[in-house]
Amino acid sequence: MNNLSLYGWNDNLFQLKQNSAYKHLFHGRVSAVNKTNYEVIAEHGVLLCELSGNVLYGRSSFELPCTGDWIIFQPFDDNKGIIVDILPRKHTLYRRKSGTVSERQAIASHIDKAFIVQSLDANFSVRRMERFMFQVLEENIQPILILTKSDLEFNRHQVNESLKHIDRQIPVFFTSILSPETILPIRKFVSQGESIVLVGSSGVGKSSLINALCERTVFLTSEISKSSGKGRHTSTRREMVLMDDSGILIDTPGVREFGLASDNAEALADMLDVSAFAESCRFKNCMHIDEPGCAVVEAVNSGILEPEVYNSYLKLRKESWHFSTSEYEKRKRAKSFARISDEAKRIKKR
Ligand SMILES: Nc1nc2c(ncn2[C@@H]2O[C@H](COP(=O)(O)OP(=O)(O)OP(=O)(O)O)[C@@H](O)[C@H]2O)c(=O)[nH]1
Ligand SMILES: [Zn+2]
Repeated sequence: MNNLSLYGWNDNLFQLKQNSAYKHLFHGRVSAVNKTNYEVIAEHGVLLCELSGNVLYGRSSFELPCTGDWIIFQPFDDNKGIIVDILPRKHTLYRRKSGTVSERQAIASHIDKAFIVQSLDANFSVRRMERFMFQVLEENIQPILILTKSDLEFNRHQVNESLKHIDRQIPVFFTSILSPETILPIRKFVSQGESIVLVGSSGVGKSSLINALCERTVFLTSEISKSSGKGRHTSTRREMVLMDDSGILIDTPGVREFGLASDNAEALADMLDVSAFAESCRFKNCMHIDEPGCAVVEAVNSGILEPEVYNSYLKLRKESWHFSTSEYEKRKRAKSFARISDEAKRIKKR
């Protein structure tokens, strides 16, 4: 028997379930997405589920279940089920689907906190962190920066300096799997029933961190999985584990690149601490790019705003603009399709 409240089940979700036509059936949480089925944690065990045609019908791929989703299923056989409904999502981490300009992909849903994991070797990149952070904040998920491998040589002063424009908005932890005392504060930072997603490049130590947080080996680290010859296989699975007396950890091993899937200029300016300059800019609708007299550009020129931070703002701004513009184009196209089909119906009636 699983106590689903440990997996985040709560009154809110119960209320959401009451709105479903399938409220009399069982519910569970998607713990892994495989190619042809979904692993679901339910009260009476772990099931492998498929989607009913009803759920599939009319949904875009980003609306299909992702890890962390709460679903309703009809059980059959011993450990199998059919997913008949998905409870409305909250706090979902999306990214741009790789190889597309404006398609979204859901990574994990019903998430409270995101551990943005980077290692203190060559992997450390404030710019990449900002990209993750922006996407996470967009869904009101709390970002937490975890800098791993602190046993290796690194310049702590330099690291802190490069984070100073965002360190009020994101807690930063330095960890090493060789020093348990660096792991403990993170575990204390999470409360029971909270869902945490881990994001970061391959090899930064996400699996090692999860093992350390759980004080047991729940995930194979890449060394082990490589020697078993199944490295590729393990890296495409997403998985969910419980920390004792604490929250739920969700790994995202397959997520190598992370394109923005949102657009919010104000939130971006806030995050990067350029909003004070943006507000004092006298131009309405200023893009703060090359408009003469722009307060943001002036702040860069006079050395108050760091060029790297400003560049990051420009880069992310441009990327999210690209994302939303083509979203809009697509909506426009969808509308004209609807119009054409309405017209076709009218013609048929005559
Ligand atoms: N020195 C040091 N090495 C570490 C630390 N944490 C992890 N490593 C090593 O870094 C390598 C990668 O660790 P993993 O935990 O597999 O990294 P991952 O982020 O899960 O990688 P993927 O599964 O590919 O996404 C392994 O060789 C670990 O032993 C640390 O704190 N210090
Ligand atoms: Zn401006």
